[in-house]
Formats: sequence, C-alpha cells, structure tokens
Amino acid sequence: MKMINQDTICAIATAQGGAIGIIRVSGPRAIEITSHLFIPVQGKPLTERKPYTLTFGKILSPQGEVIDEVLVSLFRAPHSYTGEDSTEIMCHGSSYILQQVIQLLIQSGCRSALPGEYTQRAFLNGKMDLSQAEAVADLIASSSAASHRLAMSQMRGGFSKELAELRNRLLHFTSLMELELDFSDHEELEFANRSELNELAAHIEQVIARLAHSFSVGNAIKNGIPVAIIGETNVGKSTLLNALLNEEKAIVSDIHGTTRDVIEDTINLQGITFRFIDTAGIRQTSDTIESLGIKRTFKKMEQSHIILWMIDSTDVKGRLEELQTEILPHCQSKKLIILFNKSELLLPIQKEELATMFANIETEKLFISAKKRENITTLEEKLVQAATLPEISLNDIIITNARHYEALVQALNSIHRVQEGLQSDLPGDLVSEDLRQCIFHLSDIVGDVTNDEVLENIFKNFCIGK
Ligand SMILES: Nc1nc2c(c(=O)[nH]1)N(C=O)[C@@H](CNc1ccc(C(=O)N[C@@H](CCC(=O)O)C(=O)O)cc1)CN2
Ligand SMILES: Nc1nc2c(ncn2[C@@H]2O[C@H](COP(=O)(O)OP(=O)(O)OP(=O)(O)O)[C@@H](O)[C@H]2O)c(=O)[nH]1
Ligand SMILES: [K+]
Ligand SMILES: [Mg+2]
Repeated sequence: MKMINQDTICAIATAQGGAIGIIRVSGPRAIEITSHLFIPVQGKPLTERKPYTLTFGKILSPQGEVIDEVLVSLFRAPHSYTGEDSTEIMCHGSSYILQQVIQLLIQSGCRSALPGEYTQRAFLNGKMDLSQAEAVADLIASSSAASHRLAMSQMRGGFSKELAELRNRLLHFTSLMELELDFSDHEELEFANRSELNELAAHIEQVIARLAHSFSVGNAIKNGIPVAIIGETNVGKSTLLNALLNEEKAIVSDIHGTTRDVIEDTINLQGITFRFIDTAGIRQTSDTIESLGIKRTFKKMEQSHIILWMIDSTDVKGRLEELQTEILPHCQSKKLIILFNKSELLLPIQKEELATMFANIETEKLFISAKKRENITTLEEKLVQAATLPEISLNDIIITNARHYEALVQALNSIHRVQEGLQSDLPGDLVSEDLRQCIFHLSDIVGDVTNDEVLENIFKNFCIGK
C-alpha cells in the first residue's frame, strides 16, 4: 500500500456537549505519539498491543499531571478507516480536556487535521473511491430517510459498481473498434461491424442518460424540491418568499427590478423539503445586469419541479397571453400553480371576473395576499399535494451530486459524438478519441484522474475530524 501522507494528524471527532469526546489520531506515528502521553493501567505499552483492542489508562501531561482517564482504541495499517496506523482517545466530554489532549498530541509531533482529511486519506489510500468519499459527507448531512438511503447506497459503492460496469462496456467497445481498425481490409469480418458498434453505443448512451436524468430526483431529495417563483416585476415574488420562509430574506420594494439575482432557501412542509427560488422579475430591460438575472430566471424555471407563476391581480392586462406564450411552454412535465396576488385589493366581483378570464387554463389557481399572508397555508397544502417524488428502492442508482452530474453530462456529450461519428462513417481513430473522452469523464467521478485542486474543493466542505 502506498503511503502518500507522512504527517500524523489529530482532531476532535465528536460534537461539543456530549458525555464522551473522541480524538482521532492517524498517520505513521499515530501509535507512537499516542503512547507518549498515554499510560495503560496495566500491561504492555500501546506500541506493543494488538490492533482492534481497547486499553484503559490515563493521559499524563509532561509534568506528570493526570489530564483524564481514558479508553484508547488501536488500529494498524492498512486495517483502519484511513488505511493508516490510527488510534482513538475516548475522553470525558469536556472541551477543556479535549483541547489539552490535542495540545499534547501536537507538542508530541501531530498536526491538526484539515476538514475531511481522514476521509481524504481513506480515498488516497484506496479504501474508497471519490464518489464513496463524497457520500460520507452526504451521510453526515442527511436529514431524511430518503437522503440517508441515497447516501448510504453511494457510500457502500452502489454508484461505483454501476460506473465500473459502464467502463467495462466502454472498454469492450474500444477493443471492438480497435479490432475493426486492425482488420479494416477484411470487410467480411463480423465481430466489429458498424451495426454492432451502433447497438453498443446506443446501450451505453441509454445507461449514461438514465444516470444523468436521475439527478433531477436526487437533487430534489438532497437539497429540496425546487419551486421557482416567477412573474413580472413588482407582482410580489419576494414578498411571497419572505412569507413562506417566515423571514425577511429578500429585499422587497415598490421599485421594479428589485431582485436581480436568484435567492433560494428551504423550508420543511409535512416532512418534505422545498427549495424556494425567488427570481428576477421578467420584463423588457436595457439593463445588462438585470437581463442576466432574467436569463437566470428562465434557467431556474427549467430546473424546477414546481412553478409558482404570480400576477398582480390589480393589473391583469396581457397576462393571459403571457401565460400562454411565455410560461406554459416552459412548464411541460412540471407542476404549475397560478397565484393571483394582492387579491385583498379586489372586490368579490373582480375576483369572479379574474377567475372567468383564466377559466380555460387547467391548472391549480389561488387568490393570495403575500403581504397580508392570506391563503399562504392553502398554498402550502397545494405544494405538498404537488410534491411527487418517485419511490426509490435500494437498488436504484440516483445521482445526488452536482459534480457527478456535470461529469455525466460531459460523458453523454462524448457518447453522442461517438454515435454521430459512427453514423457518418468517421474514421475509427476519430471515433476512438471521443470514446476515450467518455471514459475520462466517468473516471473523473470515481477519482481515477482527479487533480489536487478538485480534491481540495471536495474535502474542504467536510467537517473537521471526518
Ligand atoms: N469510533 C469510530 N466509530 C466510527 C468510525 C471511526 O473511524 N471510529 N467510522 C469512521 O468513519 C465509521 C465506521 N467506519 C469504519 C470503516 C472501516 C474501519 C476499519 O477498521 N476497516 C478495516 C477493517 C475492516 C475489517 O475488519 O474487515 C479495513 O478497512 O481494513 C473502521 C471504521 C463510523 N463509526
Ligand atoms: N397590496 C399588496 N401589495 C403587495 C402584496 N405583495 C407584495 N406587495 C407589494 O408589491 C411591491 C413589490 O413587491 P416585491 O415583493 O418587491 O415584488 P417582486 O415581484 O419581488 O419584484 P421584483 O423583484 O422587482 O421583480 C411591494 O411594495 C410590496 O409591498 C400584496 O399581497 N398586496
Ligand atoms: K419590486
Ligand atoms: Mg423581488
């Protein structure tokens, strides 16, 4: 086993306030350094003990003062979480004690671990691939049965197995291509004909496409069901966001074009997480920043499962046309709810007129007042009804990670180029190049081809001690 990291690292692995606090030590000198401050109550020193044992003893300061009575567990490389020699010191859960022990470890030659460094070492030492390491962070963050299930399956290598299979298929494909290149003057040879390659490419395309598409569901489970709040400027989108979140998250004003960038936050309704997305109001504008915001509005609309299209009930001229030409075409396979806002300003007869005007549009409609918080509870109920996520079973591979999604989209583009190349009888070596690209992007997911910068980005979001 290659040992890339020579430093021995330490960190508190437990949250503050518990009865017990655990310090993790990992690296080539982990056992020796721990043994330096730890005296077993009886028997051999730690350095001479067997792995997977627990030893009771005390932590002593250099002055001989007892800092704590502790249990120490012992792991020997490669049989530990990181694949390195490791110990865990289980102290009484006082942050004073834990800090003291950390300081003693540092004085004896450890350094403080960076966020995610244990898991990063587990990855570098071949204990898991990158998609499994990323799932560890998801597992810690998981807050529902569904997100827990997805993270657990990914951590246990479900996705890795699927990718390995895909790569095997691609390698099979390349070898067929190469055979075809080698025997290009023998057209009667059957094993590498174009139709066989076409079939294989179609199959691979299908698998990659399925995985990439699963991100829509995976992302909704992990980050909340995306709900975009869309409409012209000043209809009250930001007011509604604040009402739903119960917080002054977005700036509200009577100035048109107040919201220029996308604002998002989540709430939980009856156990379902929704991610509300307040967008820049749609209008014709010559302001470049604002028009960038409006572009993002349409992009967010694409990515959302539920669209709340909002109008100002006191200003409905042209809205029906807008709905039919600009909104409905973007709402296929999405749930649309039409919100007539500022409805507290309408007389009952005006409400009836408005309802009649939109009577032919077959979607959910609701009169609300975002400002007076009228009918917000009814809206929440409608949201819960609209929130359908497919039941996922243990064997479903579902992408929850944006990095994996990007890589799959790239892989999908490559395989599409392969298919086009086959169709237009491109020379085999050119098609092979696209195949190699496809393999490259899939390798990116499991971390076979990854560079330091990518790793740093992934692990910096972990907690310290993980
Ligand atoms: N105290 C403690 N609890 C913990 C962890 C830990 O590091 N320490 N974990 C950390 O996240 C998780 C458990 N994960 C672990 C994964 C592998 C090994 C390990 O020793 N693996 C060896 C031996 C496996 C075997 O017996 O077959 C190996 O991979 O060779 C330990 C913990 C959750 N609970
Ligand atoms: N009477 C009434 N006024 C409202 C209601 N909801 C919002 N407003 C007012 O409408 C104005 C615009 O509200 P915003 O929430 O900023 O509207 P917006 O759609 O986010 O606007 P942009 O970000 O500019 O696109 C503010 O003055 C709000 O107080 C409502 O239900 N009734
Ligand atoms: K506004
Ligand atoms: Mg706004």
